[in-house]
Amino acid sequence: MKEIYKDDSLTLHTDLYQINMVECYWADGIHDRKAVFEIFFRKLPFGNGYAIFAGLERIIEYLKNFRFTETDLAYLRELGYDEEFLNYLSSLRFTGSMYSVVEGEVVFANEPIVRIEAPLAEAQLIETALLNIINFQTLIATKASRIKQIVKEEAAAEFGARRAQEMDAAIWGARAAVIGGFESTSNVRAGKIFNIPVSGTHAHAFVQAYKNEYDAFKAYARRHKDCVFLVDTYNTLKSGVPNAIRVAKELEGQINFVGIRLDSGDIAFLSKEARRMLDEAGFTNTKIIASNNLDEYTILNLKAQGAKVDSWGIGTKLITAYDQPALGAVYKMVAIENELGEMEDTLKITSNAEKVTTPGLKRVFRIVNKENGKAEGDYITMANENPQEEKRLKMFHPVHTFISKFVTNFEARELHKQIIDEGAIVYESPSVMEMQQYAKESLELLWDEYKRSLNPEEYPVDLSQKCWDNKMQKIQEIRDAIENIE
Ligand SMILES: Nc1ncnc2c1ncn2[C@@H]1O[C@H](COP(=O)(O)OP(=O)(O)OP(=O)(O)O)[C@@H](O)[C@H]1O
Ligand SMILES: O=P(O)(O)OC[C@H]1O[C@H](OP(=O)(O)OP(=O)(O)O)[C@H](O)[C@@H]1O
Ligand SMILES: O=C(O)c1cccnc1
Repeated sequence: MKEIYKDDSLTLHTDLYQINMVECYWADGIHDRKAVFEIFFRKLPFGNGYAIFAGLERIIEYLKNFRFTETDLAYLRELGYDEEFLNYLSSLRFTGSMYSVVEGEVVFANEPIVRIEAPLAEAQLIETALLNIINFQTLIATKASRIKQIVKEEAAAEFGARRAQEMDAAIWGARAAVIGGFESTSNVRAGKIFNIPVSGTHAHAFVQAYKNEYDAFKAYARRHKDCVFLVDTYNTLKSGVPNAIRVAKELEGQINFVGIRLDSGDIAFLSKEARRMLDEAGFTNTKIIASNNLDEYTILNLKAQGAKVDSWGIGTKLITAYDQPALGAVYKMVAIENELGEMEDTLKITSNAEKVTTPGLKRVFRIVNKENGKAEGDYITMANENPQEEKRLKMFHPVHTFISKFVTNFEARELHKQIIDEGAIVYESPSVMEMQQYAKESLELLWDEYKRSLNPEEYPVDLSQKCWDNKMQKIQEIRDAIENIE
């Protein structure tokens, strides 16, 4: 590895093709044309009924610091880009505008979650970093929320630092887990950076270091008032739990016997037996914490077996999004300024109807039924529409248009906030714990049918009539143009 440069920046955290495209835009003098891009994903991850958006705070930092540094430019020079182009890049800053849903927001497939309006070159260069950030953080926040739906009020701690795809993923994944509802992380640096709660017990190595559990637990208790003892190093029921009880009894009044942790074996059986032993010894408030390759499926199964677990430590399967390692959010151009200075809507056609992008500058509203306080669906409009003005809102499926309903007594809540206004940041991120609270409240708007982990109902994400007509018209225009060529 070369040295880490003093002026290292994230601006080269992009794909080479972005720079190559920008070189052409610049050479052809179209680099400053206004372009509009949207970020959305096509399929919800994990078979879940919703996703929890995360990543905005890091995106704001990235765009705030967007500039090619001396060593960035020197490297591009090495790659063969010419001086004039490098000179142009050297003065580039992010001067565009950004609209986004906020972190912790409940989001769905096929709705714009972020919109960038910026000079074409800038909008192009930032794609990779934006998707990289959102794809990972939203995925982990969603997985965490999914696990939290199963553990409910029981505490969930994020234990994944050692298994994450490297350090960045551990740090930002810990933050995303907390946004998704986890009470704490074991990752101390994440605690420091994001001001989120940290928690921890001790490892098997600790017991091995003192050779026996009794001495290990005593040693731990000498330095810590709140004690959770790991009881499965040798034999959970014959040695671990009895030793924990013995130490707790000897130190009664001096320590808080907060819990024991089970990390192997049959967690259902062991937790029931351990619960009985703790209760018989009078430690009815001592909690049982479980860990070992857990995820929402195993936890649900353990609960069905009557496991007596009070809180859960979850690492690998959360932090690596084990069962679906990528979200697949994309960044698509929806409008571009033409040579006359007018904005033109654009789209990308494919043979798959669901994959055709929706052109134009759009707004997204959550339609909330005022009678029951529940969301009827999300409603995507053109920028100049306001669904709140309608008395009777027609919501129809964007592909199977015969599926439709009318909504009357509703509130149309706009989901996008302006984050950046022509380069100036106009939004202040709340704390991570506030994001967690926001996610909880956003989820309360959803009927339980959308939140169940298995085969959830499909939440409606609909287009307004104008939006739909505009899309059909653009598709027709492109078809006509192609036919004219032939
Ligand atoms: N009662 C149970 N029902 C279903 N799955 C369980 C139950 N108890 C534990 N598990 C899960 O089964 C998996 C295997 O656990 P087990 O302790 O047998 O293997 P292990 O991980 O190889 O153990 P060790 O950590 O000692 O090497 C883990 O993911 C664990 O969470
Ligand atoms: O199982 P996960 O969901 O990934 O959670 C993290 C795991 O990390 C630790 O195990 P490890 O074997 O690494 O260390 P230990 O010796 O402390 O048990 C801990 O005991 C958990 O089992
Ligand atoms: O604190 C713990 O018990 C812990 C932390 C990280 C990984 N496994 C366990």
